[in-house]
Amino acid sequence: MAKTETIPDQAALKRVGKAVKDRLEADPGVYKIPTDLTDMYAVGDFLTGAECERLCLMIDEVARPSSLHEIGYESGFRTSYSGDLDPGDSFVKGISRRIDDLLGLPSMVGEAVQGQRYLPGQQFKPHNDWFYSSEKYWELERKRGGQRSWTAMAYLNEVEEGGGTHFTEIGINIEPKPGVLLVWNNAKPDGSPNEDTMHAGTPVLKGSKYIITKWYRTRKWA
Ligand SMILES: O=C(O)CCC(=O)C(=O)O
Ligand SMILES: [Fe+2]
Repeated sequence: MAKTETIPDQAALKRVGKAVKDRLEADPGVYKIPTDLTDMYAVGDFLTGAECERLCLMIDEVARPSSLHEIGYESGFRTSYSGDLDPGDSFVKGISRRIDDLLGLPSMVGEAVQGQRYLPGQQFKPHNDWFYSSEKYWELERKRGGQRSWTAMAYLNEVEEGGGTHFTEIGINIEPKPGVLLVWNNAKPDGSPNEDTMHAGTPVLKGSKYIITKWYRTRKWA
């Protein structure tokens, strides 16, 4: 008998991938990033200057050395500072809901909005946002919402030098521009994880870089 590998949440990822793509492509305010390797879109002026400034201040309040599932801060893999923004704060709630509405996703599948700050020399080395179901952390992530579908990330400030988001397989480097929201599908059209979404936050060379990120799951995030 042929061995059939099961890909966690594949049917849901396939469905959500298409639903969000169709919604974004029907939205005249959304720009499609030209690539065949994933569905990636940008919205200019998603956040106002005042909103960006307020979010930067909030990030300074919550930012701690970034953690990763399997690797510690000292590994140098992700050297930014980060932290979840208070999901009960009405300003954060409003921003979070606007991202949900853009994508057409229910808020319950969205993780808490995470803020992140990079200072000179800090970076996030190439990684995928989706989970490897062969890793130990998957046992936990499987139970708290399952695989990640879409990523939404907004740039909050002008970075003097460096700090782009480099999609290593697609071959594009997105320059941080305050107020711009970038979104992409972490799965392929068939619902399997997309290796081509590999990306890095390249080192900030001068100044600082502030972003918010919101990841979506296939099931209720808990
Ligand atoms: O800093 C960036 O540009 C990328 C951040 C990132 O990849 C993430 O937060 O998952
Ligand atoms: Fe990422």
